Order: sequence, then structure tokens, then C-alpha cells
Amino acid sequence: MKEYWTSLASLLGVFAFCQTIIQSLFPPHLRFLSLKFFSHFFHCFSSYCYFDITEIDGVNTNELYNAVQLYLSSHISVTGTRLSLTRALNSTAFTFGLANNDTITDTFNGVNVLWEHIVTQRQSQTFSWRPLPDEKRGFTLRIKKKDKTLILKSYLDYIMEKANEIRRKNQDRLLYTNSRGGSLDSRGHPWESVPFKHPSTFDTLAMDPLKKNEIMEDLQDFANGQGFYQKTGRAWKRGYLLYGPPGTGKSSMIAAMANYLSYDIYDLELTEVNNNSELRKLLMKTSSKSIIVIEDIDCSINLTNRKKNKNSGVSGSRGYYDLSALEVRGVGGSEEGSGNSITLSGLLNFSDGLWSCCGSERIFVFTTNHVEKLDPALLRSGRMDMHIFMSYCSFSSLKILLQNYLRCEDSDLDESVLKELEEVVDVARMTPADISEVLIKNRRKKKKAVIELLENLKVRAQRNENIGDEEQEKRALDSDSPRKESEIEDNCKEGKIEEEKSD
Ligand SMILES: Nc1ncnc2c1ncn2[C@@H]1O[C@H](COP(=O)(O)OP(=O)(O)OP(=O)(O)O)[C@@H](O)[C@H]1O
Ligand SMILES: [Mg+2]
Repeated sequence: MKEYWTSLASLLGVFAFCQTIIQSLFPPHLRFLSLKFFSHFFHCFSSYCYFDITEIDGVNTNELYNAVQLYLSSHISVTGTRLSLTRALNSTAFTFGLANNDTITDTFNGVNVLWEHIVTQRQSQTFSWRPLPDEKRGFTLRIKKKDKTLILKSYLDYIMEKANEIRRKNQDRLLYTNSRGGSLDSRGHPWESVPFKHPSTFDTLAMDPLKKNEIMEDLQDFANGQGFYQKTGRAWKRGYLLYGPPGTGKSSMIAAMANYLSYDIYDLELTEVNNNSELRKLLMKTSSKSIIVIEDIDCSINLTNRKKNKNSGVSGSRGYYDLSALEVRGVGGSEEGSGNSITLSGLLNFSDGLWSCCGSERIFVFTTNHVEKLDPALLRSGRMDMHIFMSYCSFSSLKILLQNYLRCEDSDLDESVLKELEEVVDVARMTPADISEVLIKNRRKKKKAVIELLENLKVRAQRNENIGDEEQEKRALDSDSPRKESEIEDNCKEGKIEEEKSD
């Protein structure tokens, strides 16, 4: 060991000596070249090799830089003496970092390596497609030449894996949005993020316990299913379609899914995306272990604006003839031939087609209040793996809400009250959101809350029954009267559409 340090010191001494000679002998314009030559010369004889990992690679952010920073932060928090400390906006976790030009050693599979963090001022920019940060940051990894082939790849893979693990464990999960449109930030990201702190969990979610368990198991199987997906040759992704009236918990379900699996959420606002290639870029910049959400898909995709592809005809052989023209409403997206449009086929291609394998362990969730308005292509089997109906509040859901808001168990309520609740809750067709409102209002007075809820449920149930009676009467009257020609025609059309759909 002593020998090693002596030889290193003498090598550095020689290098410093050469530097002095160069500075005194060579004119300034030749100094840089000669220094470069000598450093190259020394590197040839050095037993080390060096790898620079810069923060920005061309115009893109270097994922490896972020991973190394995170990985080292978990090491140096214990061992370092001089550290830079950061805390992201609204985040609860502190991140330790190496200060400028500081070094740290690490050991992997018995091999010692050295990391140095280098920060330099960026030279004034002449022209750039996007503004770059003022500082140029990077890590330099030093490994002995003889160990390079032995560990380099596995070490870097290990760092990436560890960094992801640390990110999930330490960092608050993130909610990303593309609300900035297609523009990129200074680090080349099209997504903006905020810490995701939604408190909804599967425990607080009011829905049928059996259905809930089924979804939880499905999610767990998916998260643990790397081997299965590899073996069966399927892309490691899963799609859920959540549908149901407003206020039945679709968004709460997404939050619960993210909290359950510790995944980030990408909230994709389709109206902010101008075309398919922008959509592809956005989706390519999503990370694994994430949920990509498109809320109210029926409002994002303009189903009324279908154009028929004349070339392929109605029964186009690949079946996506009509999807190519489903355009996105909003910014410049609805004009025919404007070029500024994204298509449902573009979207499905990413969630379903060849592009779906770019990135793994991702869940797609689409939500809608009007499942009947969706294109059959989206509902076709195999597209969305699970269709989940979020329904009005049932008795079992009601019990969960009573527990959530009032800490009220079955045993805390009179049997007669429980029975009454059970009798009216289904007929009342109140959403969990409506019921939550009533309970929150009186959350300090349990009894009052339950009584008021029961009254509300009874009023709604009565109203629904009246409406039901009226409708029945109307139908009876209609059936007595002769069918009008136009009505018959409408029914025929409906039949035709059904036929087309089944094709
Ligand atoms: N199933 C549920 N379990 C628990 N709370 C619920 C449920 N459904 C709704 N809520 C409550 O109602 C509020 C609104 O619910 P949420 O936003 O999840 O409904 P949604 O189905 O997404 O509605 P929309 O279709 O309007 O987007 C939530 O903040 C939550 O407190
Ligand atoms: Mg919602």
C-alpha cells in the first residue's frame, strides 16, 4: 500500500513539474495543446481509466448523472465531511450531494473506485435550441484499467437499479403534468412535476370489498410479474378503464393505485398535445413504475369528428381505418387537415402497439363518465385489461364511508338504522362524493350525521321511485299508441350501428 502511494506521489510530482516547465517554456497559445499532449501521455502510462458522466448529454438530460447523484447521496450522507444539501420544493426528503470537486471512494465486488464531482462555469452561449444551465456539472469515475471490464457494466447497472430503489423509497412520489404544452424545460423535460401527496388508499376507497380485492391482487400480480411478462413475450404494461358517474371515485382510485404500488403518476392532458409525434416524445419521457392517466377520455378525443379513410374503406383490413381521424379537441386540433392533431390510433399505438414496449412496468388508466361514447376500438378485448365500473354508493361502500368520516362501526349504530340504510341506499343512487359531503358537514356529531344521511337517502330514493313510476307510465302509453314512421326508421338505424360495431 505504501509503495502504491509513493509511486502515485512521484507520478503527480512529475506531472506538476512538467506543467511548470510548459508554462515557462511555451507561449500561451501553445500551452493548452502541450498540456493536452502531456496529459494524454500520462494517461497512457497511468494504470487508471476515467469516465466522464456529464449532467447534460447534447441536449438531453443524462439519466446516468441523476442516478449516480442519487446513489452517491445514500453513501456520502454517512461518510462525507463536506456535502451540499438540497431539498426539492415541497419535498420532505433532504438530498446530500458531493460538493464541487469533492471526491468519494466506493467499493463494488471488492473493487475500489473513485468518484469526483466537477462543476465548471459554462461558457457564454452563442445559440442553443433551449437555454442550458449556467453551470456544467459532471461526475468522473476512476477505475483501475484491469478492473474496467470486470465491473464497469455491472457497476453502472447496479447504480441505476439502486438509484431507482432510493428514489421510490426516499423521494416523495411525483405527479407529472404536460400543462406546458410541447415546450421543454432547461433540462430537456417535457413534463412538470409536483410531489404527489394524495391521501386516498384502498382502505379509504368506498367500493365493493370483493371488487377492491380483485383490483389489488391484479395490481400486485402486475408489479411482481416481470418474469411472467418476459416468459409470455408480452410488454410489461397493463391498462385499466375506469368508468362511472361523476363523484364515484375514479380519480380517488388512481391515487389509491399509485399509493399502493408507490408509482409516480403522469397526468396526460391530451388537449395540450399537438400531434402524434409530440405524444410519442412525451410518452417516451415517462419512467417505469408509473401510471399514465388520461382523464375523461371521451372529452379529449373528438368522436364526432370522424373522417372515413376512403382508401381502406369501411372494412379496412387492419381495422384502424376510422381511428386515424379521431382528433383531439382544443388548441388547433379540430380543424380537418390542420396537421395539428393527435389520433386515437396514435394513442393506442403507444399503449398497445409497437411503442408500448418502449419502457416497462407501466400502467395506463383511462377514465370516462360516458363509456357508451367511447370508440369500440378502445373497448375491444385486450386493449384495456380491466374495465372497472365505479358505481353509486352501495351498502358495503356506505359502511366504509361511515368508518372513514365518523369512525363509526356497525356496532355503533342501532340495528333498525342499519336496516333502513341498507334498504334505501341502492334505490337512492347517491354517489360516494354526495354521501361524503353530508358526513363531513356533521363529522363531529355522529348521530346527527347518520340521521341526516338517512333523511337524504330517503328523499333521493323516493324521488327515484317517482321518476321510475312516471317512466313506466310513459312507456305504457307509448306502447298503446301506433309506432311512428320516424321511430321505426331510428330503430333500424340503431340496429345497423350495432351490426357495424360487431363487425
Ligand atoms: N369510492 C369512493 N371512496 C371514497 N371517497 C370517494 C369515492 N368516490 C368519491 N369519493 C369522494 O368524493 C370526491 C370526488 O371523488 P373523485 O374525484 O374520485 O370522483 P371521480 O369519479 O373522479 O369524479 P369525476 O368523474 O367528476 O372526475 C373525492 O375527493 C372523495 O373524497
Ligand atoms: Mg375524476
